[in-house]
Amino acid sequence: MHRKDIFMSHIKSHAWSYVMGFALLSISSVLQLFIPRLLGQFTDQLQLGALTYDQAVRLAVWMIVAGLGIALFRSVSRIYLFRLSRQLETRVRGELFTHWEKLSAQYFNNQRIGDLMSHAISDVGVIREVTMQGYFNVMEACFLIVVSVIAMVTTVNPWLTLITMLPLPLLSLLAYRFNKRIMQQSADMQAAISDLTSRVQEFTAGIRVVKAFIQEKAERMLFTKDNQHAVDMNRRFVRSNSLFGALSSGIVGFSFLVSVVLGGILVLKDVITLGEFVAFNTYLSLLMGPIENLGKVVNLLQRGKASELRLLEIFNTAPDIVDDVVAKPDIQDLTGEIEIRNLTFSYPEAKHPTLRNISLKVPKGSSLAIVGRVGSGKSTLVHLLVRLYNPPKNTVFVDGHDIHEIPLRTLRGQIGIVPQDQFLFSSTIRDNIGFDPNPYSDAQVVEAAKVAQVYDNIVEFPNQFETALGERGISLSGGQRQRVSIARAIIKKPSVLIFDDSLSAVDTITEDLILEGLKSVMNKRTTIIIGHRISSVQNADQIIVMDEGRIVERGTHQQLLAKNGMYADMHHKQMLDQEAERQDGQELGPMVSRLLQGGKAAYE
Ligand SMILES: Nc1ncnc2c1ncn2[C@@H]1O[C@H](COP(=O)(O)OP(=O)(O)OP(=O)(O)O)[C@@H](O)[C@H]1O
Repeated sequence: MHRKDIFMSHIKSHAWSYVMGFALLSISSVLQLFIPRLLGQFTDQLQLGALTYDQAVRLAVWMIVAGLGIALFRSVSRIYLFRLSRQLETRVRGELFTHWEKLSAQYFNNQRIGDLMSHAISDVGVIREVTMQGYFNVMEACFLIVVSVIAMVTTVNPWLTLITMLPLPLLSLLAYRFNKRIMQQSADMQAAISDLTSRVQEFTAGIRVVKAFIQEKAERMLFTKDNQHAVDMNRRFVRSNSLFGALSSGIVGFSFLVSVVLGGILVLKDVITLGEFVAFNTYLSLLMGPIENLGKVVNLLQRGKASELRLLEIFNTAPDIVDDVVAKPDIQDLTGEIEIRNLTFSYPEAKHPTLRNISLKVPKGSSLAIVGRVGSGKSTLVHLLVRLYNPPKNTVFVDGHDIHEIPLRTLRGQIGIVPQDQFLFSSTIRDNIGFDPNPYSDAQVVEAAKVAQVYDNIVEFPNQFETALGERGISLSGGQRQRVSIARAIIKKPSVLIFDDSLSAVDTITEDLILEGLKSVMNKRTTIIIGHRISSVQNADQIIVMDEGRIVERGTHQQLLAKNGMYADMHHKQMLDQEAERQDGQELGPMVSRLLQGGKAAYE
């Protein structure tokens, strides 16, 4: 659904609450009029020398009552209206997160983390400020201007009021002149903060690379540049705001000057009394704050408009991977038979297809291994199986259903993937393994960890499964992270389990143990393994070799060796490497023992 606004729909859905809040505010505004009136009466009585003790006490009591009434109604209306703003802030931030959850991986590929954080924190914060300070100040200023002007015209002098108010429309002109400049500067400031956030995020995520490549100084320089830019943008914005504030105060001050000079003349000419002069100036001073605030609010409303537009752009980004119209909700179980027919796929912004004319059958319960050069399309192929990207219709089938007919929840619930990037959340190991809508028992978590060969490592940590991981699972080694990711996929006992190069960080002995353990778990389930090591893939029922998006060879390990093609070549090279390593080990062995002997002798 296309969303047109954020503010108006909020006001409409809370119309009565706003009416109530503003009614309370208007009572406080009306009460404010009593103060100038009482002051006027006090002055007149004083000037006439007719002020009695009782009168003075009575006026003072009324002033206290009016003051208390103003404070009470103003505070209650503030609390009432500000509560609505907090509700809006929580709702918009929640909706934003929910909407992001619906958007595809491709959307996030094109976004910077700093921008996303700035939308969630700053833009939503500005929306709150508009409905909080913005609406409150506008309404208060409007009420006060109307009631004060009526009081000034009716109880003091219409001409004095008119002439004193004449400079005030200049405020609107000023706000109009500053409008564009402040909008642009607000956007620039927001962009600079996004850059800075992205820089910090990237630095912290890449801290090991930064240190390993001694890039601290270069990173510091980049950070300083972004930091300075953010400060400059902020300074520019504050400067414009201050200039606007100073000019609007100047206009308001000019009104005061007119009132004092002209009012003084009218008092001297006996057109108005001294009490009326005092009352008039007190009315005017009541207006000053709200009118000045009005100027600031104009800027806030402009920033609010800019934030609203940015948020609407996100809300109106349609999720491109959703349950298809042809999805059949009754498909709830998959057995894991996969077929791919003439699949050609291009990424949205790519010039050439990444996969070309792929056809493949993976019978239920069998295993498929995919090997091939880097960038040949292996990950892309498996990502299409869980619709991280959308394959064309009638190309990918699971259990005979076009993948578009399978509800996303069923598809992703029954196809487990251990992605290449083993992202772990900054929670406990247990929560990372049991990361699924279904709750898992401790025994299931332990079993998954055992199959993934990470159990022994986990029980060595003081807090075992309750060990808290730093962001990105920093407290674990690469191999341990990989095995926790494997346990996370295994625990689901999915119909299809995909390992996207997920055994690269474990040694060959652990790899054998994992594959052996999987046999019992994956009994009658389909397994897809992407690997670079022949040892990971050689026992698969079917192996495909990919190159430049095509399947160039297929068969079993023996059949592919017999073909003497790319696979055999890969196998040959890996055998040579292993042999070289073994020989190095054999040659190094005696050398190491000689060194040790020498060391021992020297020590003795
Ligand atoms: N989101 C994307 N948008 C555009 N192009 C992409 C995207 N993801 C991958 N590619 C491109 O698609 C091609 C295949 O990438 P893919 O990750 O599938 O290769 P791979 O065979 O799994 O490589 P590796 O062995 O390095 O993991 C590459 O040229 C890559 O640059």
